[in-house]
Amino acid sequence: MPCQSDDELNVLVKEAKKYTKDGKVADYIPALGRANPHDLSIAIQFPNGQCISAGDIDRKFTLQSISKVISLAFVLMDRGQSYVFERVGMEPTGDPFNSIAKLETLSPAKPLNPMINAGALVVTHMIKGNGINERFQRLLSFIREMASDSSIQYCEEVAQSEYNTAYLNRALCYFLKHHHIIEEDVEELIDLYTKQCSIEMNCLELARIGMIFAMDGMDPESGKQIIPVHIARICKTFMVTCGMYNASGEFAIKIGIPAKSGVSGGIMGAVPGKFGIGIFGPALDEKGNSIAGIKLLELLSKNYQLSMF
Ligand SMILES: NC(=O)CC[C@H](N)C(=O)O
Repeated sequence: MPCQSDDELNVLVKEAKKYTKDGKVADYIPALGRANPHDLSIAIQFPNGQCISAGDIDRKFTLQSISKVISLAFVLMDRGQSYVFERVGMEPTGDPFNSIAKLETLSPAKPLNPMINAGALVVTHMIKGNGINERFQRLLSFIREMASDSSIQYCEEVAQSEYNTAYLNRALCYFLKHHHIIEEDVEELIDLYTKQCSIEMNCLELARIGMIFAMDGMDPESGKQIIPVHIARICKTFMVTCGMYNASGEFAIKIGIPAKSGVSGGIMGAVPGKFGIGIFGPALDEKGNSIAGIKLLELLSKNYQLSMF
């Protein structure tokens, strides 16, 4: 079913777009710096197949940290909770996503949660498979199934751009390797992680993935339980407590839905039992979240009482 342009969403996008001037496109990964800061798009995917949208919905963007929720679900299915949470914690940090500060808080080098880069690198390390390519293709197939689009790929330009500049993530990896939290070659893990973060799609496909999480891992179109219910719920809980990094508390108060942001300007929302949301707005606030995307969600939550609290 094609996604219908929605008049009410178009009004909200027009209002939220005013805030793009106050944000800045991420450029620490040089290839991300080429995005148009004034782009803003949204799609809402309902379990009955209906989809509504507004804005620049054809724009593709890389998942970046949004991929961390999906890789966590995948690895929990691959390895089980006890194995995963022996190696990464469950607590929010209140720190920026790339912080190294609290890596020694828990038994040395255990990252506090899987949404910060240190934790996400450990999760990606746990993806099963023989070699980088097989491990990446397994994760990509999982994402294609959730998005119901077998053409989804990764952006080689963004992946290479991040690989060439991932100095801090390499530092995190070497610290984690020293403490035997990760065991593989750091360059190979960075290769896999940058490909994972560079998987690209538009807001329509992202909204469908959000809808799968909103429906506790069930794909209503195929009737398949793509993610076990208890794992989908773990992922939504991390989205609430850590999904927006050191803005997660304010986001829970003002908007109140499970959501995960990425530095390319994507936000995935999962309104429990109702629908998924995909947003793209590359102008970021000082915490690395889409400034207009958050404003759009604030308007939606207020107008339609979306808060789960
Ligand atoms: N917050 C983000 O989206 C960060 C993801 C990015 N690939 C990084 O590791 O820095």
